[in-house]
Amino acid sequence: MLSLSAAPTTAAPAAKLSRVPSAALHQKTTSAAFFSQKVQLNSLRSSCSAIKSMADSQTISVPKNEQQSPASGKKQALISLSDRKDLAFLGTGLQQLGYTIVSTGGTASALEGAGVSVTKVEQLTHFPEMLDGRVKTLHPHIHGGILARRDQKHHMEALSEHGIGSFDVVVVNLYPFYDKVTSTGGIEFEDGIENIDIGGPAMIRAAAKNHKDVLIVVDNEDYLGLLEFLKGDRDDQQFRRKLAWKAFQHCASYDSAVSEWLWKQTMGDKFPPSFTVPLELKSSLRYGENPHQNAAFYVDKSISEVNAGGIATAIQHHGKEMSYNNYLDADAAWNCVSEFQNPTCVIVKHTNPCGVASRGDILEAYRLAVKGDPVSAFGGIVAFNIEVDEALAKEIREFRSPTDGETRMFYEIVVAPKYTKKGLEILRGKSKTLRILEAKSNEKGKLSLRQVGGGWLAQDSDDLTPQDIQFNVVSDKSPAESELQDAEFAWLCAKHVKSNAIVIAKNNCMLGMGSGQPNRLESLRISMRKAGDEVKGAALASDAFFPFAWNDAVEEACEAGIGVIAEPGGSIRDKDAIECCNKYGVSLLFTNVRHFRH
Ligand SMILES: NC(=O)c1ncn([C@@H]2O[C@H](COP(=O)(O)O)[C@@H](O)[C@H]2O)c1NC=O
Repeated sequence: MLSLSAAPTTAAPAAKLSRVPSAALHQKTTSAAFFSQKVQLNSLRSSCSAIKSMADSQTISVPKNEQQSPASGKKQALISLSDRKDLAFLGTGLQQLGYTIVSTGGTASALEGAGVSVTKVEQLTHFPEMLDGRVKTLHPHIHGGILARRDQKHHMEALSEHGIGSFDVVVVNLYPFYDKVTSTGGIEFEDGIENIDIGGPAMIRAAAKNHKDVLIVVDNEDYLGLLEFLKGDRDDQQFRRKLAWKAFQHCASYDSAVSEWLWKQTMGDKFPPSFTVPLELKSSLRYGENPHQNAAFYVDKSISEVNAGGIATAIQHHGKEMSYNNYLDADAAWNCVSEFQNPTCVIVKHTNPCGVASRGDILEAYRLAVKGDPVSAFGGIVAFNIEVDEALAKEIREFRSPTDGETRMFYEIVVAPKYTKKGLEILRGKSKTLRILEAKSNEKGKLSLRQVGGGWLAQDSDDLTPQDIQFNVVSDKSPAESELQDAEFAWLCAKHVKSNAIVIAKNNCMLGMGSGQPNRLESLRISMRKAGDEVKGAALASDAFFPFAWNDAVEEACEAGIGVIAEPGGSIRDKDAIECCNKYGVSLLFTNVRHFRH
């Protein structure tokens, strides 16, 4: 038998108001005028005796209703939290300000443990928490106290008639649904359902609707701001509205995670008839692509992105704040380098890889990646798929531009999965501005979203690697094993180059690339110019088929001495490409896979 009794009235220790309130709500709020109407609840006081209710096979005795009457002049705060971080700070602060605190089971126990006096919800509702917690606060004694308009006489009379006291402050956060359904190993469907909070959102929405009279807090970062506001002597509707906005946002994100999870459990595919992507402001940016454009960076909070890797969740260890273009470039570099199995360095400029090299010795890979196009690499983003240790950090710090042999290479960003302590220290010493990012791998199988005027395009991320693809020989000549490896390496690089993409590579090193040209021939010429004499015997990858062969890209590549060409095939002039390669003794591989990057 569970016996509930009135909360103790132990004096609470002094609260220290020392934390900083969240940025979103940080403003000078000097006032706290409360408009609780004074309504008589005499009938309540006289009639409420302990009652007994059955719930979940347990008998529960509920003591006399102790809900505050507005007439008592005592203000009430309702607290129901799953995440109890800073609860003691909040509870003691409210208690010191003279609030009566009403709370649900676990929260009430935690408050009592912190020496804060609590009235349990059951003492107001005369019902035990029931149905395994599915029903705790869903009761007119709670919702009436939240939703009543203080400026409506008949609302306050109704409260009085039914013995309901009003709430001035509601502090709620929800069952940790995201964490549960994304926990390692996942959870059973039934457990997922039980982790959907119902009573919490109902209270949050009710309080947010009635924010004119009720302060609603859903984020522990706002506890200090709340207490400061309550200590003030003037009301501030803007402060209240900001809290209400945050509350509705909190519920919207929560609901979208639940609906996305439910869709995945039920339908399994990625393209529901409608969906919401909850975004959270990570930082405001100095400007966008250009200084006249305002910009901000948002992190995807949707269930599929929780614990996800990628640039959005990268830790910045050092350097100037990330800019809009930095995010795009770092993303491109990280996505590209993460695809390679062997120790690899990728250098990106304007979202295109300008240097890529894989080697057993990462120092050598780094030097080769720079040498691939030192002019472009200067001021670029350098990405590694292995830890940056002391030796590598020194090499990054000291390496001089191959263009003049003197100027030390300058970079905007270094991104890697890990850094040794010494490696990090050395990189920090390279320059004050160098941004040092530590990123986790992107998960495969994600939905990729992109905005167009008036809508969004959704597609699977392009997860195919050369290992997933057949490189079919369609020429008379078959490539040597090393040529096939070169073709695969060039293919993987080309996947990360903007279309039209041509990459020339040899011995796990990109020698030249042509990107973003509106015709493939031009991309080919740029890539060949960059590769110079090294084009001879190298592999060439094209992200899409060649529309023409003779007197066009295929023949120019063959004439320059390319050893092997990999392309998707599928042109109505494929025959020309094959005959051309046969004429020049070049191996031609068709992949049947295209890697457009627009
Ligand atoms: N069912 C209800 O009436 C209900 N009322 C509040 N909650 C949630 O219960 C949690 C706190 O519960 P407790 O204090 O018992 O640990 C909060 O996250 C709150 O959002 C509820 N739980 C789920 O719906």
